[in-house]
Amino acid sequence: MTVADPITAAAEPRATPDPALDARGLRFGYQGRAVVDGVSLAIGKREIVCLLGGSGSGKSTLLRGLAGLAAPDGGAVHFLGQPLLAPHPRAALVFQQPSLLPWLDVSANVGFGLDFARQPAIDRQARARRIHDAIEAVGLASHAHAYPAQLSGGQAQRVALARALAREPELLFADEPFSALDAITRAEMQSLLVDLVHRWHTAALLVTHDIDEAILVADRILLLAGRPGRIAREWRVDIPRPREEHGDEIVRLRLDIVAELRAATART
Ligand SMILES: Nc1ncnc2c1ncn2[C@@H]1O[C@H](COP(=O)(O)OP(=O)(O)OP(=O)(O)O)[C@@H](O)[C@H]1O
Repeated sequence: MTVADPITAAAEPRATPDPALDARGLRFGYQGRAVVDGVSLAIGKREIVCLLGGSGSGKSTLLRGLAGLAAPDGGAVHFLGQPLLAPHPRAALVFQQPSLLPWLDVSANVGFGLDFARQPAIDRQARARRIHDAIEAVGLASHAHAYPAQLSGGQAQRVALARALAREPELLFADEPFSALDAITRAEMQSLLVDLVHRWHTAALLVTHDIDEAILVADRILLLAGRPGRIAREWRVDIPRPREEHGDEIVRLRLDIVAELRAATART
């Protein structure tokens, strides 16, 4: 019997049928200088994609563009089959800083995510249920009435995740959401993120410069490299979870990514 390799690499992106997000030929930059150029990628429904790259490779610029926060200088983004011209109500964002409103308690901060522009109207009962479920899922039921100043960094980031989930997003964008946390909290949050994405049946695009984080979390890793940045390589990661138990495969993938990062850096 032949066993499928849990890691497959490709230089060219493969087709993603019925994607949540589909981007073609994207160019983004500042003051006429392209930061990323010729970027095409798709994110499948319920797929976790990690966008990995060195500092300054354009990860945040690309994520902001894919989320509709900036218009591309070239190319186009389609979200759920429609052209994306502004942030979509079925997408949610989490950043490195949780950005909670200090005068609102946890419950109200999570509910605040339902008041964003163009969010579909929901009745009071559905709203209360969504807030309750999201807070419970991130393990903060006993802190629902605490204020941000009373929370640890990890707890505050859990609230930011709950705020995103309460919107029942089709796609969760996360830009280095755990990089300000200590190693133990960070590991907990990585597992929590995978668990929540699976329970909420959402897709996720996680930006990170941390190779190990990408390997532990992603169904697929995209490497952004070059000047201007482009998708230099992708890896499909079918290592069973919890992945910490599959050390050999993790080490092999890590070595492959490091080699590709070095090669990409040498080319620029
Ligand atoms: N508002 C801006 N105006 C001008 N240049 C910018 C702006 N934001 C980012 N840049 C530049 O664009 C390039 C890519 O930045 P970006 O933040 O997208 O990279 P990154 O891969 O997310 O980096 P990091 O991992 O360090 O956060 C950098 O050279 C940066 O200096």
